[in-house]
Amino acid sequence: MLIKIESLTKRFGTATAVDAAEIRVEKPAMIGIIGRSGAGKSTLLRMINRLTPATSGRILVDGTDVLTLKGAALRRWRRDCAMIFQQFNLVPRLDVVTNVMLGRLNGHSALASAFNVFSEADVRQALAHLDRLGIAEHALKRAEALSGGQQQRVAIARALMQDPKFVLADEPIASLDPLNAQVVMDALRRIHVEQGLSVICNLHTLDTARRYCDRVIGMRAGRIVFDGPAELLTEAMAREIYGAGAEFSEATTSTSLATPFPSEAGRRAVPVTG
Ligand SMILES: Nc1ncnc2c1ncn2[C@@H]1O[C@H](COP(=O)(O)OP(=O)(O)OP(=O)(O)O)[C@@H](O)[C@H]1O
Repeated sequence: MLIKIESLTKRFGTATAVDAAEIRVEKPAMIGIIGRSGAGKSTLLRMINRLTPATSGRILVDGTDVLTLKGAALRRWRRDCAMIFQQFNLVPRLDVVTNVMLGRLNGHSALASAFNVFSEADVRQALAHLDRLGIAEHALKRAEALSGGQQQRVAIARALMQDPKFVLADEPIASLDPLNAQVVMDALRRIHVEQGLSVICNLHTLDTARRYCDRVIGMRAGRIVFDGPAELLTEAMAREIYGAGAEFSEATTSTSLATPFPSEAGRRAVPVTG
C-alpha cells in the first residue's frame, strides 16, 4: 500500500470542502481527480501535501499518519510528494536550470541553500531532467522567456529534482492551450510509466482524465462519488459528478477538442518504455 487516506475532511467554517474522503493507492498509478469548480479537488491535494491543514482524518504512508508529522519529518514528506501548480510558480528572472535546481534545496544545508550552492551532480541531473522533458536547449534562458507549456515542464523537472514518490499536480494544464496541455500531460504520463511514480492530477475536464489516467476519482460538493477505471465512467456517472442535467454532454467538459488523437490512440501515443 503506497498511501491510504481515511475519512479525510476539511471544513472552512461551516462549509465542508472535503467530506470524509477515502482513497487507497496500492501501486504506482496515474490518477485524475475531476469535478466542478469548488468540488474540493485542490483542497484534497493540498491536504495530502500538508499545505492546507486537515480538519480530521488520516493519511497513512508506511504506517505513519503524515498529518502528525513535524519538523524534519514533515519536510521529508513534502519532498516525497512534489507539487505542481497551475501557475508554474517558477522564479521568472532566474534561468531555467537554476529554477530546476531549486527543487533540491530541501536536501541541502541552510547555508548552501542561502547561497544557491549546487553541486556539479545537481547541475548534471537538472540538465538530464530537462533533456528528458525536451527542453534542454532552453536551460540558460530566463524562465519568463519560455512559453506556458515549456514553463510547466520546467516545473515538472524541478519537482523531479526532489526525488519524489508522488507527484501532485493541481490543475497543471488549466492555463495552457490544447497543444501545450497535451505536451504537459504526455510528460506527466511518461513520469508515471517510465519512473514508476504515482501522479495524482486535478483536472477540470473529463476527456483529459479519460485519455491519460488509469483511474479517475470524481468529486462532487466535497464527496468522492466515483473511483474507478476511466472505462467505467459512464455518461450518467459523469452527469452525477458534474451535477449536470439531461443536456449534459462530455464536450462541455473538454479542453482538447482540437487534439489530433481520439482518446485511446492518444494514450498509446505516449512512449511506454523501461
Ligand atoms: N481558504 C479557504 N477559505 C474558505 N473556503 C475555501 C478556502 N479554500 C477553498 N474553500 C472552499 O472550499 C471548497 C472547495 O474548494 P477547492 O478549491 O478545493 O475546489 P476545486 O474543486 O479545487 O475548485 P477549482 O477547480 O475551482 O479549483 C469551495 O467551496 C471553496 O470556496
